[in-house]
Amino acid sequence: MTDSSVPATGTADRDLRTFIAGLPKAELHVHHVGSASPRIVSELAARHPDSKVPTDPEALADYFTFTDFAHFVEVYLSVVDLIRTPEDVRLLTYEVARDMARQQVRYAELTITPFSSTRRGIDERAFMDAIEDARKAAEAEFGTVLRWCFDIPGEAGLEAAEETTRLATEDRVRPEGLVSFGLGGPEIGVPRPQFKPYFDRAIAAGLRSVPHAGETTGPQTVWDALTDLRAERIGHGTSSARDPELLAHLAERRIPLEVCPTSNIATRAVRALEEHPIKEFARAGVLVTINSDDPPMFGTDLNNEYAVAARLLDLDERGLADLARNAVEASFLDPAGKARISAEIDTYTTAWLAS
Ligand SMILES: Nc1ncnc2c1ncn2[C@@H]1O[C@H](CCC(=O)c2cccc(C(=O)O)c2)[C@@H](O)[C@H]1O
Ligand SMILES: [Zn+2]
Repeated sequence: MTDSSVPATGTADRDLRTFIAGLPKAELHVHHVGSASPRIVSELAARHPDSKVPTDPEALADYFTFTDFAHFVEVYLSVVDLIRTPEDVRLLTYEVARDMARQQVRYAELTITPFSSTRRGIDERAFMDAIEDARKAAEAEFGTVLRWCFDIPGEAGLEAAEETTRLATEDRVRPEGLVSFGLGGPEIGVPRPQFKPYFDRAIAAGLRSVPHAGETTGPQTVWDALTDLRAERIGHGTSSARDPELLAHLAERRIPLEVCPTSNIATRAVRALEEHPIKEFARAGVLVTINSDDPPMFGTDLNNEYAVAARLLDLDERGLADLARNAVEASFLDPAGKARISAEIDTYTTAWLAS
């Protein structure tokens, strides 16, 4: 990971980073393929040497420099192409959990795009077995609890929407760890309302609605996600800041935003960190959660995103612990699981402040 986005400002900054590194955390917005670290990419590329994805870390950093959102999706899909067998799926999932555990991530809702794998010929049952096997092994070995969000790659159209909905709702295939249903990819030219029937089916099957919206288009997309897709949380929601009525609505209904600051800079959704609307969200009383989106692709990790948030929101340890608690509250964990992680956050913070 590089820390280029947050300049080191001496002892206080280092102390805060040490505090963050040990803080128990939950992550709600992080993509499966987008979490493949250089170590994992190298291992997959070694299995499939015909791939155009570089394996050398320096070349990879260049490769992961994006001109705009469309370029990001193009590069993202070249990494998707490295995942060709159920064993690749298992390796990726298990190793991603290992990287999370190292950052004291206790719980993560990982966004998976099963359509990308099934349409490349991976058998659907083998795919589900691979992620479930990795989930159980990761929980037993690292203590990190994983849950799944299956997302529709919006740009791939209604065929992808149908396939994703089927995989998420059919009793025969749907995995035990699945809790939510999402919509990702570009927003321009991909209006949210067309996905209403698919979200209706997923919600009827007990899944929670968590579409991306307002990442690369305006606040109307967030309204559409709330109205048509019955969103319970919003992925990014960055452009909500342009609509005070929308901010008030999100705050009043306690609809959390999954904020991913460094991602928004990397995909050019926001020009500079200083211009990120996270401050407006907090000021309006919106429940803000901090997330990493596609961490290695954006040269970040969840700990760095907390450090960025601390700088932008001028937070101390107590403020950071509040952010960590927000994520637990906004998660789809059961009440006992939420209470357990919140208590861990409290114990850790109290001990840190007393030391
Ligand atoms: N910041 C992000 N904002 C939005 N999405 C993000 C972000 N990061 C990662 N994603 C992921 O990118 C996928 C896009 C994949 C996609 O569009 C596509 C299109 C056509 C064909 C296929 C295929 O596989 O055949 C795939 C989304 O589903 C989502 O999971
Ligand atoms: Zn995302």
